[in-house]
Amino acid sequence: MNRDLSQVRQDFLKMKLDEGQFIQHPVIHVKEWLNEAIKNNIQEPTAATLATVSEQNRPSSRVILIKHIDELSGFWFFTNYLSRKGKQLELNHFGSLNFFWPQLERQIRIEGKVEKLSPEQSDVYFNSRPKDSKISAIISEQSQFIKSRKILENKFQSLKSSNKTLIRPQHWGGYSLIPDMIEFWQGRAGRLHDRIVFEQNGNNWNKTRLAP
Ligand SMILES: Cc1cc2nc3c(=O)[nH]c(=O)nc-3n(C[C@H](O)[C@H](O)[C@H](O)COP(=O)(O)O)c2cc1C
Ligand code: PXP
Repeated sequence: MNRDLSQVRQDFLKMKLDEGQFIQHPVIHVKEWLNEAIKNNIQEPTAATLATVSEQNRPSSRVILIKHIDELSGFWFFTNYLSRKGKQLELNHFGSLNFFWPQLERQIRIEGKVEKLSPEQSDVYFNSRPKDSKISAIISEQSQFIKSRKILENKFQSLKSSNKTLIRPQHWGGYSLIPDMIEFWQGRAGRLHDRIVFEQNGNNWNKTRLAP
């Protein structure tokens, strides 16, 4: 069936944003919105789309899970440093994150510089992961071509049955995106949405409203 996508749409009616409700550091408001997403049982509430840029200035994006947020050290995620995103971040340290929680009709856009976490911070998170996830991180050369799924499964089973200690590979670890721009978006009726944006200005954050 060839569906007419041009008429697929939903109106956003649930909530609104006032400048006055954003009185704290914008990262604190991100944490509040994320907590509301968790309380509302939204699937994968910590998932965000991470965009990076290649050497040829081509953007690419993929979903990652945010594992820690604070005002000083930003938004943490974990991945393979030799992956496509890892290679892009090596050359261009800027990235963006996008959370979309459809059930709350909310989006948050975040931009900033991405830095590697320390090996100690990466160890702490790696060691907290379930055994199978550790094995996958060790055996998967993320973003490389593989001949078949069977090869991956054989590597997985072989390490699993070896009972070797599962140590974090040096090429697997955390990054932190340190924000300099955070936009809170709330869907409104008839596409007349609310957008409140924070931009960093030295030690302060300027708050403004953007047209939808
Ligand atoms: C819900 C969800 C969460 C994901 N979380 C992560 C993550 O935290 N880290 C990661 O490396 N890949 C994660 N992935 C896989 C990535 O989207 C992506 O396929 C992978 O990182 C390779 O991307 P790259 O080739 O651009 O480096 C996740 C995918 C989904 C759909
Ligand atoms: N690495 C990969 C390849 C993933 O797919 C995910 C989540 O889907 C993660 C890391 C991060 O999540 P977790 O550390 O909770 O497994």
